[in-house]
Amino acid sequence: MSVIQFPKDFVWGAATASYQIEGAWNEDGKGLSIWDVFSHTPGKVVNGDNGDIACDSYHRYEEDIALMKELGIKAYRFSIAWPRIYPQGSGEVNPKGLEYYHRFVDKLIENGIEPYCTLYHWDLPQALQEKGGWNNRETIDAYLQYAETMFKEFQGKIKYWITFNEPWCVSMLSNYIGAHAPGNQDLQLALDVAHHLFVAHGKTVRMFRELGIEGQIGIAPNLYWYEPYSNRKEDVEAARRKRAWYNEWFLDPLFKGSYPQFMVDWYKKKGAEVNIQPGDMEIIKEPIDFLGINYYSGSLARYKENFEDFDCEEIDEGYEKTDIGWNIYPEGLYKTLTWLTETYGPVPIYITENGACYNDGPVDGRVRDQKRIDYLQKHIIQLNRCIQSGVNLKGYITWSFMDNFEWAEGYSKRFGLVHVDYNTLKRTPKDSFYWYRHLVRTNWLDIR
Ligand SMILES: N=NNCCOCCOc1ccc(-c2cn(C[C@@H]3NC[C@@H](O)[C@H]3O)nn2)cc1
Repeated sequence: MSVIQFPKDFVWGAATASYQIEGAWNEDGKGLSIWDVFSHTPGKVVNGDNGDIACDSYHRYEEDIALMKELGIKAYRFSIAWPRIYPQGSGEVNPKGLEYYHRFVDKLIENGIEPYCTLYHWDLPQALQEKGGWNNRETIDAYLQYAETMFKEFQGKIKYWITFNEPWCVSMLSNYIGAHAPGNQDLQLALDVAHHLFVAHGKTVRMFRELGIEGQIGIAPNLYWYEPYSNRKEDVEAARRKRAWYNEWFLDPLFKGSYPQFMVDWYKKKGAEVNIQPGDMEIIKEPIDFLGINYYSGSLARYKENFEDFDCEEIDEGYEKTDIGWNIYPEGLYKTLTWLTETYGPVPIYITENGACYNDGPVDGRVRDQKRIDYLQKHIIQLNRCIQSGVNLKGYITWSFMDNFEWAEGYSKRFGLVHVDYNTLKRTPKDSFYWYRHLVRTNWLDIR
């Protein structure tokens, strides 16, 4: 047996997001979000599930925070539902929305839990979508108004802010692949959305600095690692394109103020290009305080002519998979973070999402989710490798604190340390909850 010790100030946390847990979809003046509309559209979500009730955390947050206290986490990452604050996306503020999040944040702080707040975790006000959504540059101004309101309203309470969760999901998954809201399937549109998110991000960081807001601000891309199937040049290039689809495209603008040229050229061959206005790239590269990294998986990548978007196929035989079908690839986390540090410098990093889908349920009142414990342990071991290799790693926030609405998969996929019975809304800490509590309390990992 060996022990892995983490730095004494290492931050252990857990994460959720507004649309996935809150419910109360039309309560207290909240406006519609694109996920209310998408999930109410037949055929979009498994079993026709939606977030109308979800975990009912809007009403049960005190119970949830008591469980977080028992878990012993020092950080809780959550998101604000923009349509609770600005039901029409901009204009008049909804006081009941602000009141809810003040009660919620005050309860976190009362329990010694640091709030890590994501401003945008996919639930765009529908009223803005009806004016073009993120494809419309004017949405940037609405986002800035929303962000400024939140910065001023929660000054001194919330000290860690994330502008956007997973820009790849907001742009590519939601506007090119079409699996998430609003469900478009247009590469040019996806590139425009990604660019507008970046401009909104950069302007928000600049505003955060100009307002002199106390705290730190960052962004949380989702990154994947692809290894070439062989050392053949075509496989190496195919893996490079597949990684860049997720990684460089969403990191180069932040740190280099430019898009990766080889991918700009690749997209141009596909008939799509980025519409950059003068000054955009300078704004986008406004320095951030930290980078949130969401990492789940990766694969082997092999060249295949005219296959899908990148002449690249994933070869994932041999990888054990979770219940959502994603490869378990812990070394990919090490490769991703060391590559990121070598490429962009020692930017402070929090893992803002990492976790596994296993659908175990209670048997005799206990949820035996040993596979989730194994997944978490394998990935947390890699974090220690990263720290030993010079990665400026500040903390680990697991996805997710509790089972919740997993987007197009609905409630069929469970990522939580806490099991939620969606019929009774009963919360049951899983075996992984108690395993993670020991890790959080001792700050070390026993590897048996
Ligand atoms: N990639 N090629 N796909 C080809 C076809 O894909 C169809 C579906 O694709 C994807 C890709 C990625 C995801 C995903 C989900 N999470 C987990 C959430 N993270 C934020 C938090 O809210 C968690 O719930 N992270 N990523 C889902 C679906």
